[in-house]
Amino acid sequence: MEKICVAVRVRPPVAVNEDSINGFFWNIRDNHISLHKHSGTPISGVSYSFDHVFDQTCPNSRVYDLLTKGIIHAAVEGFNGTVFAYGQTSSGKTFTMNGSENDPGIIHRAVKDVFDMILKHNDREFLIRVSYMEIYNEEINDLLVLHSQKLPIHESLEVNYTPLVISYHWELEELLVISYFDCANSLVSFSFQRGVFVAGLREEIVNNAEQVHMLLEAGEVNRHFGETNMNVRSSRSHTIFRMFLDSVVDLELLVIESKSKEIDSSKGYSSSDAIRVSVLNLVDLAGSERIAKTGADGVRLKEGKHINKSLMVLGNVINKLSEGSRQRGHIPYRDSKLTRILQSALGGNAKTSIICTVAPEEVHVEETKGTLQFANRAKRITNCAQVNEILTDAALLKRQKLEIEELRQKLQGSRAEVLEQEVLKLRNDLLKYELEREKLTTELEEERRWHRQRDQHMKEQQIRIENLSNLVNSSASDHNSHSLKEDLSRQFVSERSSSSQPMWQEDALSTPCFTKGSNSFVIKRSNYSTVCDSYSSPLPDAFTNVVDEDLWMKMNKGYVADLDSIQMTPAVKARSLSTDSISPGLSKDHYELEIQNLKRQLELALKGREELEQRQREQVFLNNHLTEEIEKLEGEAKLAREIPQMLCESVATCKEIYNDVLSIMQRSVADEKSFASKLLSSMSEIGTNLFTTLENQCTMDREGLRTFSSDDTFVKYQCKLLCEKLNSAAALLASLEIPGTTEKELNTRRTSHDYKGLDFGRDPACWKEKLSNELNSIRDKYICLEKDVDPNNQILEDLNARYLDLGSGFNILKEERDSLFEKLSKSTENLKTVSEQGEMFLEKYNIEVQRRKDLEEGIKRLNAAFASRRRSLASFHIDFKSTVECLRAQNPIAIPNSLGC
Ligand SMILES: Nc1ncnc2c1ncn2[C@@H]1O[C@H](COP(=O)(O)OP(=O)(O)OP(=O)(O)O)[C@@H](O)[C@H]1O
Repeated sequence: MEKICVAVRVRPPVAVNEDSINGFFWNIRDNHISLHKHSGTPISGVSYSFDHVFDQTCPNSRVYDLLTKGIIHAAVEGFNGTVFAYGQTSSGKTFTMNGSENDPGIIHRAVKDVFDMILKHNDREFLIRVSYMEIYNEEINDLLVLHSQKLPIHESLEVNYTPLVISYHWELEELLVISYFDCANSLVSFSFQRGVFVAGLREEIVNNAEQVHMLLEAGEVNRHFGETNMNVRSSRSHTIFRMFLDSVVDLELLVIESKSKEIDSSKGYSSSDAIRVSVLNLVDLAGSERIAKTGADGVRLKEGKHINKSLMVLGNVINKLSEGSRQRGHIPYRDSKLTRILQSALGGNAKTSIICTVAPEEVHVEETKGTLQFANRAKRITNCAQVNEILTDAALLKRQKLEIEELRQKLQGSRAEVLEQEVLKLRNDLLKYELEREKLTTELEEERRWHRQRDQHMKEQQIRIENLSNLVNSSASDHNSHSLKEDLSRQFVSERSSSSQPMWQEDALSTPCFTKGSNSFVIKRSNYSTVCDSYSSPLPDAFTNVVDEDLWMKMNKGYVADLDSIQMTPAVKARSLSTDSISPGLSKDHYELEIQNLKRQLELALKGREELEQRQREQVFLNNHLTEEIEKLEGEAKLAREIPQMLCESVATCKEIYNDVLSIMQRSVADEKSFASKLLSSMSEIGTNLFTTLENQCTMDREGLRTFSSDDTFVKYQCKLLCEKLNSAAALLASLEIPGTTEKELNTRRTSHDYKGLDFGRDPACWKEKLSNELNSIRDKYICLEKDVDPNNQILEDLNARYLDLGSGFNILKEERDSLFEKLSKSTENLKTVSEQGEMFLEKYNIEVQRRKDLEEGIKRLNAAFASRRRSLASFHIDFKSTVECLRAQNPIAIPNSLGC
């Protein structure tokens, strides 16, 4: 199995419009390529490494040497090979495959090398055929035939090979089987055909590179090229050039058949018996293109669609193959002709190189990224290339006969030392088997001891887990025990942290697989020699001394494929142990019990968590309820806070009315020095003082600087005084004419907003009464307000107190909720730890059970092998004895009786 070789080639940039540059460039370092900003900062996630990354200065010769030469060499040796160029349009695929006059491309160099190399193979003669095809609009055209169209793909499971090659004599440079050409249409019927092939594709037999170049030139004429915005000579088809002895499929195919010229004495069959067949595909894919960039329409658009579709199928195949054999599933090779033809090159029997060409210009960054991702996936694909050798039945028979002869010679050799050595070797092997068996028995003992230790440790762990579970339960059921739980948790955590290891990794509990080599009882075989002195294991360093590798492998079939991965326990005193006694039954029960316990713990922990969650839900509900109440109270408190403001407004209104009344009264008094005038001015003064005081009080209340419970006797006194004075003034006024009051003024007053509801007529008695009523209503209003102040004040204070109570209650609940949350998250964490431990134990348990089974299986196999070896040894002894007897009878002098048989 070998990985596909993937390289990226960056072509030289073409002149770009400076405006289009906004800050990216591709940086190439060794075999890495990454995208950078112009400042030099790398763009994260856009960095790749491949087998090779070629920059713009790299010539085709270097690309060929590093990516193709090896494949050509292998093709001559009998391996299939494929090289293809992939990339967006105008990125340099055709330049890489075909090259230019000064710098020939891969195809030309490959053709030259094939002929150079086969000339060096003096012991073989070669027949080389070439074909050249293209896949245009998902149809296969033969480029070596003028009007060839739509060749079909066939598939054959049979190998049908006629000895055509024998008829072709390389040295004479002539084709002896003329019928080869006579049957051009049914060529495939007598050449090697297996798998997928293009039926009716012309294959030209060629003798030298020049002939191939001429054919290539002829093929180029037939190839589809077209002009697009991106490339003046854009390939509109995928081309496959092949060199081969096979009548199969693709575009650039080179088939090399070789056969031995002389009988291979070591193999025992002649050149005509075995034929190597290899196929070399050199592929120039059409480039993926964005219609917006190429400006394709009409025919070009149709071509572009076919190209993109088949490249998409190729991408899908690469994706699937890169997923690895397990997840891979169906590979959609059949979705396009290209992938069908290249099937063996993609994950099959071929050595493959992919050259991904990219354009360095910033406008192509997205396409380049796509190509690099394709390349990145392709490098994960593995192929399985084998020499394609066809053997005739006669050759097979000869080879088998030769082998039988060799064996017979070995057995019937006349030299007694050989036999003696063989016997000694067998005895030695027997001894080593015995040792090996004892060692395995010792390992088993050790294993059992280790299991006992682990059982003990698991018990301890179980107790710890129970503690943990109790903690989880108690946290759910008893809030007040929180601190106790924390103490225990701390204790638990400190126990764990003091061991500075996860619980499942503690020494006594660890399985050998998890423990580091240095501290472990178990080490890898490859490391064993470095420590075997201290453990004095009976296991020898090299298994070849114990038993031949084949047998060892057979014994271990299905057990441990990789000898290096076998893990061994150190030896203790060797003691035989019957296989019957190897039973994991006891500890299995124990483990099951333990798992049951763990499951129970888990259930309890889950239950605890549910309870905690239920409590949390209740708390949340309570919280919401409280929040609603608080909101209501806040509304009420807001209303209460508005009362002082309302009072202020009432006082202001009263003051205005009062001032108006006074001014009317003053105007009605003609003599400023009269008693009435004096009375009015003193009333005015007192009233102003009173209202000012009231206003101040209200303002202070509104600002929250005074509570309504403070002493307001003075206000009340002033209010009373004012009322009395107003009454007397009103009485006085009632007896007087009001001069200067016109009818108009009276009407104005009547309609005035401030005197709404008052009827000021010309009748002084009525006027007095109305004034008095007004005053009384003002007074009543004030008294009412005064009365309201105290209860409002009380309500406000109550509300404040309630508000504060609720606030503190809310805080307590909040704290409680937080602590519940904390507990919940802790218990969830604990639960997680418990379940992780459970899973870990289960996993370890399964590994151990498997390991035990494997060990038992191994011992059984070893016993069986040992028994069979013993039987064969016994029979060999008998044979050997009879042979020696026979020999002695034939030649009693030459063979002394010293073998002790
Ligand atoms: N490494 C290179 N050195 C010099 N010139 C190059 C290189 N690669 C490509 N070019 C030039 O860039 C142009 C486009 O290259 P080419 O035709 O090989 O691209 P392409 O990928 O085959 O395009 P399409 O898919 O459209 O056929 C050509 O003029 C070619 O000569």
